[in-house]
Amino acid sequence: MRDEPAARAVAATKVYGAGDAAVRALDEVTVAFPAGRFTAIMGPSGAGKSTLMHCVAGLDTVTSGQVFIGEVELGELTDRQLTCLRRERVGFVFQSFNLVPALNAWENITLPMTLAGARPNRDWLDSVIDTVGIRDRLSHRPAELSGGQQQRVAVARALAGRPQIIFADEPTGNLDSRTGAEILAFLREAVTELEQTVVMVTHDPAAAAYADTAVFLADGRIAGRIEAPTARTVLDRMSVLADGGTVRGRR
Ligand SMILES: Nc1ncnc2c1ncn2[C@@H]1O[C@H](COP(=O)(O)OP(=O)(O)OP(=O)(O)O)[C@@H](O)[C@H]1O
Repeated sequence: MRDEPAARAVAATKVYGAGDAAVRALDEVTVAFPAGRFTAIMGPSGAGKSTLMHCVAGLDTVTSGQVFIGEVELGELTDRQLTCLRRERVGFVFQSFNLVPALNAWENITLPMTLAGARPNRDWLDSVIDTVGIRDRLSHRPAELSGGQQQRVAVARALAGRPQIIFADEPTGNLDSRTGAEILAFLREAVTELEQTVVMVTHDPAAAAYADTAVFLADGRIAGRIEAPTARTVLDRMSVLADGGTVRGRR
C-alpha cells in the first residue's frame, strides 16, 4: 500500500436546486481514498453516496470545496481536460453494466483506450481477461452474455487501461449472490494482486466486507469508518445510522 491518496475530497459540498427546494446532498465532506486499497462507501438511502462518488470521479461538480484525483484538483480543469483525465486515470463499473450493445466483449473492454488513442498493454489485458474469466466470450455481444458475464466485461473494461482509481456504483446490484461474490472477489484481487485502487458504493454489508475500509455517510456527512469491516460490524453500524444516531468522532 502506498501512502498518498488516489483521490480525495476536501470540505466538498454539493447543493442540488435552490431556495426552498435546495437539497444539501454533501455537507463539507472530507475523505481520502488511499492508493492500493479497497474502500466501500455505505450509508442509508439518500445519504449522498452516489453524489460523493460522482463528484470525486469527475462526473459531477461540487458546489464548494475541492476534489482531487492524485494531485490534480478537478475544479481547476477545463471540461476537455477533465474528460481526458477521466479517460486516462479513472475506471467505472456501474450497476447497469453500461456496455455498448453493438460492440463485442473485446471491443467493449478496449473502448476507453480506443477513445483515448492509447495502445493496450497486451500482457496486462491478458491477465485481466483471464482473471475475470471471459476469454471464451470475447467475440460475443452483450445481448449474448449472461448478466454476470456482462459485469465481468464491465470490470475488465474498467481495469483495462490500468487506471489510477476504479469507482464502482453498486456493481453487484443486478447480479445473483453467487455471481456477485465472484465479481467482488475479482475486485478484491485487483487490489491485492494488481495494486489497483477501488472505491465502491454498496448497500450490502456482505459486499462491504471485501473492502479494506468502510466509510459511512449519513445526511451528506461522514458518519464514521471501520477498518477491516465484516458483514457483522457493518450491519451493526448501519443499524445505528438507521436509528438516526450518527457516530461522528468515532472515526
Ligand atoms: N439531480 C438531483 N437533483 C436534486 N436532488 C438530488 C439529485 N440527485 C440526488 N439528489 C438528492 O441528494 C441526496 C443524496 O442523493 P444520493 O443519490 O447521492 O444518495 P445515495 O446515498 O446514493 O442514495 P441511494 O442509496 O438511495 O442510492 C438525496 O436527498 C437525493 O434526493
